[in-house]
Amino acid sequence: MPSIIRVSGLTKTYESGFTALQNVDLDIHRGEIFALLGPNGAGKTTLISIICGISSPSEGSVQADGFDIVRDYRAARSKIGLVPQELCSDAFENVWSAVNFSRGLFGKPSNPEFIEKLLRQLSLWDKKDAQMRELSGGMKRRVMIAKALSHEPDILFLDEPTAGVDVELRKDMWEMVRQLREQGVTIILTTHYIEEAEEMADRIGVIRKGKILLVEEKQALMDKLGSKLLSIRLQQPVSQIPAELEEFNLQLDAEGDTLSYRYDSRQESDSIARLLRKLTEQGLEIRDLHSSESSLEQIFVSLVHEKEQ
Ligand SMILES: Nc1ncnc2c1ncn2[C@@H]1O[C@H](COP(=O)(O)OP(=O)(O)OP(=O)(O)O)[C@@H](O)[C@H]1O
Repeated sequence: MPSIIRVSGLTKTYESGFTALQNVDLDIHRGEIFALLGPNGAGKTTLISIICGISSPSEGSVQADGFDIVRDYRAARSKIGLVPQELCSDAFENVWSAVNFSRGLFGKPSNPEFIEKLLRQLSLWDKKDAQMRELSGGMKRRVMIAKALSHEPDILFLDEPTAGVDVELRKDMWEMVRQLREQGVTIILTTHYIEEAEEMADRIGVIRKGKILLVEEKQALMDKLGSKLLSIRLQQPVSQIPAELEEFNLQLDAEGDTLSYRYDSRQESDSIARLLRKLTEQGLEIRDLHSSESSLEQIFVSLVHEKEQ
């Protein structure tokens, strides 16, 4: 598949001497939704800032739609829209001028029809005359997206687009991103929400400590990440796991009263029912059951652990 962004050997060392990116290679395919996942401080924003020309690379290069982001800065930048993590805007400016002004910054001639279409698509048309300070957080976020799209870029970066956004709005946001993709926009988003990556992304990249750990098709990665943990609290502690339960690969906690069973929630299976039956057969009475999904953080820890071994 042809690349729209090509990052080669990218290293960023801040003035403080801290190296936030180390020799990063990454290709983003034209027309895809790419999710960049990583714990806090992994280097996601640094990477996006360099690609968007806000911060300069120490080594390496980035091409955006064939334009080098340093040598052909203007051409490269005109291809890109960025929705930053922090919402920043003039509180007294109204929606229409904020979006129109952003378009002007890229030297694009004014195009009221296009801005109207954009605001309608983002359900902001009835707020076009409202000042930014009058909008809810979710609306402000949509204005940021409208600003980022105002110069008709082919590539859209969304840095934590749904952080602190309620479930309903998050779903709207996903729908909107899908529509943009259908219109041919390539989308790169960073997120901490596994559900978001799962719902949206075609491919996923995992970054940690400034290094790309892996880039995979979503399905392949989700198969790895999709484990759930069932904690079974027993009425009476046991000193060891009965051999009859070996197939379940259970863990027993230090107190001997909680068994943990890790299972793949994606695979249709009757393994939980079998496990519970076997526990009863072994005379182990259950006091409480609790099921939890592995958090992204846990998944990263295990991924990183795997990679470091
Ligand atoms: N201007 C700067 N000077 C020095 N160090 C910086 C600077 N900006 C970022 N860093 C450091 O670089 C590392 C990567 O930061 P970055 O903001 O890229 O991470 P992130 O993956 O976006 O994190 P988060 O998920 O918290 O937004 C962090 O350790 C951060 O402290």
